Amino acid sequence: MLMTRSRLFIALVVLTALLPQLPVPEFWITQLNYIGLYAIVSLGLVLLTGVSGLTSFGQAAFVGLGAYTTAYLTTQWAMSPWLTVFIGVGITVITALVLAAITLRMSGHYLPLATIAWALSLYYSMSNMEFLGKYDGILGVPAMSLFGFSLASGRSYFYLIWIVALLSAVAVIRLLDSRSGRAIRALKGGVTMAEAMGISTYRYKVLAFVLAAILASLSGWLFAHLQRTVNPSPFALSKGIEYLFMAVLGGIGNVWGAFTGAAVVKLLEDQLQVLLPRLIGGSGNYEIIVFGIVLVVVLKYAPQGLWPFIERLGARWLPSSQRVRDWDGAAPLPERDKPQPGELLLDVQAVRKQFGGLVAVNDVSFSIRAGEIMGLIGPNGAGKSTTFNLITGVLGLTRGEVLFRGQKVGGHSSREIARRGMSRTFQHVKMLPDMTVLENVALGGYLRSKKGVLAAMLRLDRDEERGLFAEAERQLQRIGMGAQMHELAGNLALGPARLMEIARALCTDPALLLLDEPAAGLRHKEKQALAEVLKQLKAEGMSILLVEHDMDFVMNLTDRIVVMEFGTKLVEGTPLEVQESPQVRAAYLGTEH
Ligand SMILES: Nc1ncnc2c1ncn2[C@@H]1O[C@H](COP(=O)(O)OP(=O)(O)OP(=O)(O)O)[C@@H](O)[C@H]1O
Repeated sequence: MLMTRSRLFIALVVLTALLPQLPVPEFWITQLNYIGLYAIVSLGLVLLTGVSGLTSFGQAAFVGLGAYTTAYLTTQWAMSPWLTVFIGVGITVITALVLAAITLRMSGHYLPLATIAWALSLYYSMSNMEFLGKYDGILGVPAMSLFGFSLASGRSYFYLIWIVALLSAVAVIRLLDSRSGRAIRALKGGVTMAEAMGISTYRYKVLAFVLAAILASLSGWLFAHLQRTVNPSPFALSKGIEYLFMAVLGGIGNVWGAFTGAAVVKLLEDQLQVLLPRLIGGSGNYEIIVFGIVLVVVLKYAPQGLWPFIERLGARWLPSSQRVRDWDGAAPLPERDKPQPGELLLDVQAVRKQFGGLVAVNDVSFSIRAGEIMGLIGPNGAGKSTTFNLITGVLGLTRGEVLFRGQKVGGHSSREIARRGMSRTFQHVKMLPDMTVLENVALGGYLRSKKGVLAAMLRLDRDEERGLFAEAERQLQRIGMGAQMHELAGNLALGPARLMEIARALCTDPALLLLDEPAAGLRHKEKQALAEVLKQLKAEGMSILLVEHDMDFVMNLTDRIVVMEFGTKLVEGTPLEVQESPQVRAAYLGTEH
């Protein structure tokens, strides 16, 4: 019989609790203590690098910040470590926020470089400051005690380390399985998609960065009171790289990968430190060379790290992670005021977009009324996608204005536009392939829910989550994909993936649905299925703007069509009028055939 995941976790907790009581040699208790400390830091990297896609070489510096804060305050000011932990975390949060403000808006390699710079500068500050004892560090850090019970021995301290490590793991697992967690996971799916769902990607990058820093700082706090002394070397840049190595080796995409990586590196390091000097002769940090080679091999042959192998081996005993369907009867998510049929919904007024000398969109105007399906068509390079991006806030207007439900939205961010009730799909499907179809669609409900990180970690968000999943399932049923909700989105063919995007957009409860070339690349059957879904949505009163290249596809679906060519509006009319227009024929035949 399969155990449930929570039973498995309880078994792990019981084992951890029993371990120091068993006649396990002191050496192994010490090893496990360090593994716990390292795992806490790597856990932060799983969140930051594995889940959010942001690389940091500077985690050891945050460990140092936590360690030095408690070492200094407990030795110089005789403060209790139970107080210094809050001060250490506070200083870490402020530092991380400042660093995040400087670097996280930048793209590309700035963050990793900034974390290297930060790691180096903190290391040299620690090494050169008189009051921190320079290279000798701070000696005589007191052992901890709790309610008069001393935690001076490795065996008793083991409990504290592993309580923090396992609680951190639980907190991160719960976070990842929540509204905020899905937003963090969406960072890797591309900023454009997340922002179009109303997610502030900057906010969640900062969040991941700060949470990873807090975990590192907590590890430093524990480390200082285990070692009873601190000096700069364990917080150097090389250690920051080692933490990253642990996370990558263990499996940077999974919480338990952090523990796997910490254990493998710690155990391997000890063995190699003894073995290699004997083999090679003479002393030296030869293990670093071996680690370098191992890392290259792992990145080449097992880029997901070791954890997926362990998971596969244990698949027979490990329970499936499929979400239990527990949302029947969940309270529905709030809905926006819907426009009345015929109400002027979108009014595009002479919008213009120039890229240098190229006028990609040349004073184009059209409007959409509630309940209508409008097609925007034109040959390749006509300016359809650019017009679409001007409406959805991805591009700024050079001139002109866009009004949505009577309010100016021109130049607003795509997040703000999503909030007002326009929801879109993408020409090239944007989704999170390792999340299920249901979770991907639930991302659309982001703006209709509000529970935050703490609520997720304490599981106070379950009612809202049930509401979100009920809504996601409803939207999937609506487009005929209910049966596929537990599939991994990455396994979908293009047709169903496009439909999933429509369900995600519907999950935002839009007043206007914008579809960017939904039929592109689809096979005939898939096109038919898509057309059926769109007809049904229209019958339900949904307003849709359909940007399409394929003229036949839009003919039977739309109420009106705007045809663009060379950035300008060529013709606007009913499908019949457009079909019979000699200008349109010339544009299509002239450019396509
Ligand atoms: N970011 C950009 N920088 C410079 N030129 C651009 C940019 N985006 C689009 N263009 C140009 O603007 C024109 C219109 O492009 P757009 O992608 O809007 O056309 P389209 O009608 O959507 O074509 P397709 O069917 O191929 O997607 C093209 O000439 C294109 O090369």
